[in-house]
Amino acid sequence: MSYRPLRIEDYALIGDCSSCALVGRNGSIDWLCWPRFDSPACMAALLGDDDNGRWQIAPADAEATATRTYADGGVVLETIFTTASGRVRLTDLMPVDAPRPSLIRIVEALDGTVAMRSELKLRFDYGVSVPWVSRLPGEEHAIACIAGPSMVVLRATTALAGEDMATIAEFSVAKGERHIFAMSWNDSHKSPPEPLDIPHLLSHTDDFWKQWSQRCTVQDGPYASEIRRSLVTLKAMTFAATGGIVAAPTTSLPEQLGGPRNWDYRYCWLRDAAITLFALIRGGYEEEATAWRDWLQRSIAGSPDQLQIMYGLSGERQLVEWEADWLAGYENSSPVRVGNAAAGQLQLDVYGEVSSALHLSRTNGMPGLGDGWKLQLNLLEHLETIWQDPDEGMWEVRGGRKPFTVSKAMCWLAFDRALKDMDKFGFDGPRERWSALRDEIHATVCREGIDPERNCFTQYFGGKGLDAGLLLLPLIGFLPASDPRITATIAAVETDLIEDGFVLRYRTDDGTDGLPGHEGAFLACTFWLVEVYAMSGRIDEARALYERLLGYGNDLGLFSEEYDTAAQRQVGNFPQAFTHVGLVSAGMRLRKALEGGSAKDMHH
Ligand SMILES: OC[C@H]1O[C@H](O[C@H]2O[C@H](CO)[C@@H](O)[C@H](O)[C@H]2O)[C@H](O)[C@@H](O)[C@@H]1O
Repeated sequence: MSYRPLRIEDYALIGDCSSCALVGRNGSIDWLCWPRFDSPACMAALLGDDDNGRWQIAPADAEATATRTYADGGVVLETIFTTASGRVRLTDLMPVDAPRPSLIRIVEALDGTVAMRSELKLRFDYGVSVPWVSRLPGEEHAIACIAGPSMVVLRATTALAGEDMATIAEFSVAKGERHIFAMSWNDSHKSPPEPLDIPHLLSHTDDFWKQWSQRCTVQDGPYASEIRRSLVTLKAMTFAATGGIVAAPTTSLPEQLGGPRNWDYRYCWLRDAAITLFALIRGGYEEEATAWRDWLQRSIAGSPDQLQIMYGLSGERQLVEWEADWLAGYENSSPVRVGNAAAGQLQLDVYGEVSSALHLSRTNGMPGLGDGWKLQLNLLEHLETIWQDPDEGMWEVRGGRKPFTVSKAMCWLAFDRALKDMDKFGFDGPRERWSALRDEIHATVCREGIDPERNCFTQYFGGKGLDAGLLLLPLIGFLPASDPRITATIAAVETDLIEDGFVLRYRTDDGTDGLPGHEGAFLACTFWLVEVYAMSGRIDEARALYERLLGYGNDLGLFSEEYDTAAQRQVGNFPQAFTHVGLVSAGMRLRKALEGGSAKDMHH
């Protein structure tokens, strides 16, 4: 029977801050892109079957059961398999600071003797190119797999054999014994990488994650371990070389099982990354926040009318969307997309998020902003000329531009934070003009973006529908949570957008997003509701909702983008930064409220 990928929540993330892999609870790596997050996958069974590449190490006994944990504070995964004959620990990691991108898998018996099987199928170019496999001369149990520009070398402490276009190892481990598999990537025109110094890489990787996690400002108290796990996950989605942060390390995990709402998230969205900056700063990670801020400045540098809403990991601008039609898609959810056409959209909210992120970095005294103000000045001068234009909005609709209310409120945010920085840091700029414009935008939103019957804000000017993005209005300080228009908006979101206790970002049935089918509930928006409750003094409701939401993470505390309440499954790309940032922000706000502090002074 052909291999079927697991439920999304049955995967774990391992990574080295350059790329990552998804490991199933069956010991199968079903997703791996090398050498970068956005490189073509060489294991893509996640979006197809085992002919699209995967690497499973597991007991030969099909009845084996598995439990798994991360080693303290990091993304080194330990899966314990229990079989009738004994217990085995599989440790999976991508070592940090290795000489080449690498993957290490260690099999150790804890009890008894267990028969194991390793089955490797590398399929380069997103699961399609079968490599040429040869033995490495002069080495025992070592192979090189080459396809086009890529080479992957595997070294093992046990025999490797070719069988049906796969590389197989069958071995037994008895208590106290272990076997090691080490795989590294290189350009195919170079020499095969040297064997890894495994003891050094193991202890270095362990120290790296331990130290990183110990730097977190949140060590004890309510939700500390969940918040730290989310921050570690965000760190694992950071491309260390440039400071860019991917929205998620996967492409095309569907927002509706079997549907076409499948997108490539292996890029850096200004929106997602800006909110990640808040989480990193609050978590005490100034170094990462500074690296991200510097990435931002380099990426958006240039002509202000060429600002994109997203870039590649190094600031690349061409993210052309295409379909990998040889992949059937996760549970037949097709198409599988690579690249993202949203890169060419107009989404006015990003001006607010960028301005707000720069404001936060300044007020936190982050070093080295250089030309930051000049750049911001240019961007906002451009925004003056376009803020009234319809746009695709923060949800990146593909059904045509509209005057989205959240987009306009975020334009208010852009000028508001810039004006605050002019006051605080003495920057030069058109203070009076921007001050008048800030008021004009505010008044326009409050006039055009309100449903006069319900007195609540609407999805777009003149519309009647709701948008969960409106929950951000009190969070950015556009109006206080106690304002009747905000309380009416919260009530309207509760009535119109809550389904089975989760928040939908909007209703998909009116054609606004231009896409067929439906989608799951949006987890980040549900975390925003927690924040809004906490801000409104509805602490018990905030707490109950937050704790319920935590229960929907997988056994390792990982969340995808959305939750399908009917199927009771995570859906969408995984793990998703947006959701994990929501978890961190809501958790921190709630902690503050529970400590008796004000939950109101944590404006984004
Ligand atoms: O649902 C349609 C859109 O979905 C993606 O965008 C979503 O993810 C982004 C990254 O996390 C997030 O910034 C955005 O707010 C979300 O709507 C997809 O990338 C788009 O191409 C697609 O149109």
